[in-house]
Amino acid sequence: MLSRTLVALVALGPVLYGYFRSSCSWRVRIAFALKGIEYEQKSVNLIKDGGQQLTDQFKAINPMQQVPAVTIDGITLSQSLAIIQYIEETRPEPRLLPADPKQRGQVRIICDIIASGIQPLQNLYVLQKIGADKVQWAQHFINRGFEALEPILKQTAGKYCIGDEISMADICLVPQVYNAERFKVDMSQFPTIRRLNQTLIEIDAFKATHPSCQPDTPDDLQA
Ligand SMILES: N[C@@H](CCC(=O)N[C@@H](CS)C(=O)NCC(=O)O)C(=O)O
Repeated sequence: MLSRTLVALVALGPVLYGYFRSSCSWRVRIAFALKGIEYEQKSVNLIKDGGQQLTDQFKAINPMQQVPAVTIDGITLSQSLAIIQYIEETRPEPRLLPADPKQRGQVRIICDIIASGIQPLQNLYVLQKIGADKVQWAQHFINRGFEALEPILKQTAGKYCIGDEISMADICLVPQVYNAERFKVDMSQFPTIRRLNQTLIEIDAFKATHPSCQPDTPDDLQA
């Protein structure tokens, strides 16, 4: 019986619990798109009704009360990088981590700076605690992170963040630049980041998954 339920769940295909504007959800959308994986989107509106991520129903899916979460192959995953690495390990083509261990290391540095050193500091629940100074706060920490990323990327970048192959680093970079632009960070200080973002944003997998054109994007924010 259990195995029949599992087979049914696997047959359903992946479901992404996300929010159009969430940069971490966008990372997962890009990974699915790059790998050509079909999935269903279920919106968890972070603002409406005091935040749908805070409901008991969603807490059962992700106890951290954050998006994204993904049900896939009969399991539920949270944490965008864990989700992307699971997809990478189970659906390896096209690869999102370079074959060369040194380049893999570089990819992970970029991902970690963004996912641990920048994004958590401008998360909604952090900004709600900061209150009136939230824009300056977010600008400060994005600038601080980008000041570290710029010289690293200057060394590692080719066409994309690490050489000429799209990787998880690119998947993390573009949504973070989107957030920076929302908080009006002066991107002219970061020419390498800006150049990479401009190149990547023209690629279909990044374009089609942009926050401005998701099923839950409000009409006034649609591209
Ligand atoms: N480390 C997590 C972070 C997830 C995260 O911060 N999600 C944000 C949206 S990008 C969220 O759900 N925030 C809800 C809140 O602040 O209440 C990941 O990579 O998935």
